[in-house]
Amino acid sequence: MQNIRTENINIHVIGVGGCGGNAVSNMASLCSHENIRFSSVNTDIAALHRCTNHEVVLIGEATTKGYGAGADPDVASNAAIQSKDALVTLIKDADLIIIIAGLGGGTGSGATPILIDLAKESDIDVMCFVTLPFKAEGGKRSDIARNALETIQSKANATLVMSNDSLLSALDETVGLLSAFRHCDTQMHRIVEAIIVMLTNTGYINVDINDFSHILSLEGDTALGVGIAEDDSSLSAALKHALENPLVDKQNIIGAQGVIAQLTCREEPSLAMYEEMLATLQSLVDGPQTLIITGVTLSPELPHFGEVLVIATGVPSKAQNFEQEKNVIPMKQASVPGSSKKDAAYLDIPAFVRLQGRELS
Ligand SMILES: Nc1nc2c(ncn2[C@@H]2O[C@H](COP(=O)(O)OP(=O)(O)OP(=O)(O)O)[C@@H](O)[C@H]2O)c(=O)[nH]1
Repeated sequence: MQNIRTENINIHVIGVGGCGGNAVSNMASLCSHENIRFSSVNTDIAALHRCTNHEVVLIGEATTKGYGAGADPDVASNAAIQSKDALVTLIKDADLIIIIAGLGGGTGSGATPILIDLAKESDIDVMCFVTLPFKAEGGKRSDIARNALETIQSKANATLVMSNDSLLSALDETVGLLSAFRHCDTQMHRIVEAIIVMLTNTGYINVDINDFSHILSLEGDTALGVGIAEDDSSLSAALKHALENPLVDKQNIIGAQGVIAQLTCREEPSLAMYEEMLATLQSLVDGPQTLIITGVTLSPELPHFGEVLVIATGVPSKAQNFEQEKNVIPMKQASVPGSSKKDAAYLDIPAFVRLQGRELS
């Protein structure tokens, strides 16, 4: 494994298709960290014109003429292959690629697997954050999404699946569609941001890119999320809440081969509560052989006591349940970041700004 110094890590967040481009535009508007690069890849030139705060790559222009993939993943897949050189150039300096895509249409579903292949050929780790379409969008889109998800999960190092239908359960019925999408984008952003902060700041107990890369190399399903602790005594609850995002299928980490638990705290946690959190993690994993890597970073500006980022990999595969018999937790019960007004206001400040230079080393 390569040794990379923290300040030299290049993290590249790439939106693929319309949903990916929207999400990346939102993320780029909040991010001021110099090591993070944002891009969007699309077959649709009009959608790329809306991505005004990051770089864009139009793929398959010779065949699609910039008019999109017409909800056909094969067209998008061919477009990505046609534009292989541009994509290879786009990703060549990255140490970690985070792909954001909405599944069910053409470009996100068809071009994402090709982009992952190109990254793997260059030995770059890839995490994917994908959304599943609303049931109301129809069976055809659901089938496209199911096929794409299967392929993406088999290729990427880690995949987080968010369901647009869960937005209906998690949010007020009267919320507008764009606000709901924005909420989903925000949830993805929280996790992406926590990962970036973990990898680019030197913590008191540090998780570095090599630890992260090792955890990502483990075969199997992935579970990940961020939970908030209001005080020292709720670190264990925050760890559990990290795996209870209302937009994600219930995440089980029993038998995971590797877990990263990154704790960012306003002040020093008590040893007893820290140990209790680790014991909770052990009980959730239920596997004595699991490799557990923990990180602790102090950030005096946090409005709440702490945030816990959990990334579990090598989780024994479960069949993806497309009927979404989900254990949906109403938003107000789950302490996920941004679920209270105080959190939301605070979290509007990017973590990079909140945390920069605040850690003990
Ligand atoms: N959460 C969220 N989902 C979105 C957003 N935009 C679209 N979607 C979902 O993502 C799916 C795919 O839509 P797009 O990303 O626009 O499609 P595409 O991959 O660009 O495909 P083509 O337009 O056919 O090339 C849709 O069926 C929606 O369910 C968004 O901004 N946020």
